[in-house]
Amino acid sequence: MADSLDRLFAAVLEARDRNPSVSRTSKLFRDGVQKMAKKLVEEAIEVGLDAVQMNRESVVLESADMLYHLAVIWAESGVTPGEVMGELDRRERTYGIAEKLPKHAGAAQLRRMSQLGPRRKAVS
Ligand SMILES: N=c1c2ncn([C@@H]3O[C@H](COP(=O)(O)OP(=O)(O)OP(=O)(O)O)[C@@H](O)[C@H]3O)c2ncn1[C@@H]1O[C@H](COP(=O)(O)O)[C@@H](O)[C@H]1O
Repeated sequence: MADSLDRLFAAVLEARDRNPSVSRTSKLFRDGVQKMAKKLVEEAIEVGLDAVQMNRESVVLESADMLYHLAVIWAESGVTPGEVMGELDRRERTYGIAEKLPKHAGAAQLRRMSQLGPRRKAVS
């Protein structure tokens, strides 16, 4: 998945400066972050609705659209897929530690063990 996202992100960056009349990606960059955010939210809603309707095939298609629009938002925000993957890795390590703690462990102990910042939730 990380490789696919990296390639998608690179394609988005490459399309950014194309002619907006031939590239919808370029047009999205021209339209700005509010339009990008609107598209991302629309796709997320579509994924959720398709899941509720148990339309498995549409969940796949709309998820791919959502990831594309997420890649656009990352590019606009100066965020790289590597940073997001790094955060996923960090959480994997953190929650791996949290899972090994006794259930009655307090929040302070969880924070110490997981090295999370004070405003981060260690477990939900
Ligand atoms: N991966 C994608 C990709 N995924 C989804 N989409 C577009 O996002 C749309 C989904 O959003 P919507 O459902 O809102 O689209 P819509 O119904 O046409 O709505 P409007 O945007 O017209 O309002 C799809 O119809 C696709 O056109 C993508 N458009 C481009 N890419 C990749 O982005 C790169 C640059 O492509 P260009 O934008 O063509 O330069 C290429 O590598 C492409 O493969």
